[in-house]
Amino acid sequence: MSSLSFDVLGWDSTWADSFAPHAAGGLTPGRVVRVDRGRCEVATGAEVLHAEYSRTDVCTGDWVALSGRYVHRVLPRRTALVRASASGVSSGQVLAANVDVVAVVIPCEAEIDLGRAERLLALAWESGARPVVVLTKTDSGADVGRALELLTGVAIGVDVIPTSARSGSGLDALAAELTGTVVLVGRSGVGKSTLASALTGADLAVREVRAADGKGRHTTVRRELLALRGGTGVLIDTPGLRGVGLHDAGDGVAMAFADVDALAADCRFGDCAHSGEPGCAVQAAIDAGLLAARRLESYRKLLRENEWAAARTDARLRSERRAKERSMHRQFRNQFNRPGHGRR
Ligand SMILES: Nc1nc2c(ncn2[C@@H]2O[C@H](COP(=O)(O)OP(=O)(O)OP(=O)(O)O)[C@@H](O)[C@H]2O)c(=O)[nH]1
Ligand SMILES: [Zn+2]
Repeated sequence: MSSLSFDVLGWDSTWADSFAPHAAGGLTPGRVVRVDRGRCEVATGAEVLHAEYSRTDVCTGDWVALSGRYVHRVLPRRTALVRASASGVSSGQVLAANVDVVAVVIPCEAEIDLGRAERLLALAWESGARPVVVLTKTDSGADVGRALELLTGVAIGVDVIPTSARSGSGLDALAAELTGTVVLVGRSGVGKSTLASALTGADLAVREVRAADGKGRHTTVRRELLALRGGTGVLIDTPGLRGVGLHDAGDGVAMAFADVDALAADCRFGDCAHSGEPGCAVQAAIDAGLLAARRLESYRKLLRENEWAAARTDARLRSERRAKERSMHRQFRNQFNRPGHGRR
């Protein structure tokens, strides 16, 4: 990992500025390349060292201030890829920090999973990073032209790049798009690790799929941050995202459906629900074949899901507040009931 110089890691004058107070305090900067429970690996430019941390929200991609081998502080994140926690608790889970490009990986198959592409694009936009769609396995025999057409239709303002890690086609075009800190997101088995190996030259030990079900197995066991070939940046390989729930991603969803929003601006009513109101520009576009009906459905579904997640967060905050109030009442009562205080 000696190739992880501060240049390649993305250290710049803005990071230097935000680190300056820590430098004055004798701390050293580093970037987290992997996180385990209570421990992480930090690239310091000279080496990659094991460090301890007590904060729970250290994440791969974070810039940190080290005191020896202890993470003293995490520098404020510029961007963060967050999903709703898999465990069902209502806080978000940060998958990667300070990401510049989120590559949404979709394999070329007979059925292109447009819903997943849309969901991942919303997640990508919400992170603050630039999304790009990578169509993998173009050697599979499925219709590549059709796949590109479908994906281009849902990836508004986003480049779609066809690749085959097997034949090598498209990899140069992809590499040219990937600068800074790049993260690959996509279902297990879509070819993320294979792509990551091709882009970084690292052997990520891809295991073959089981012939029986043809599905990729969940083989990525740890997050890593690796230097891209050509020294243009680094790549974070996250474990397969099986269920990606949206967490507080209203803006990301709106960005992912900018085409629908642009149409909606022309609806007669400002609060048009696009379900039969007169003068609905969205419905008119669907009727004229300019907008796929599934696209509006998909937009609604993701909005509903996001609102539901937000409501759950609100409910948690409310119950935390109630618990706090109850304990204050108890303290208050106890004070009153103590001998020498208040009523007898
Ligand atoms: N035909 C073809 N197969 C590929 C290509 N890239 C990857 N594969 C195969 O797809 C399977 C899954 O690839 P991985 O790279 O492990 O997929 P992944 O997305 O990293 O999966 P997880 O680690 O589980 O998240 C492997 O059997 C690869 O050999 C490609 O370009 N063409
Ligand atoms: Zn409307």
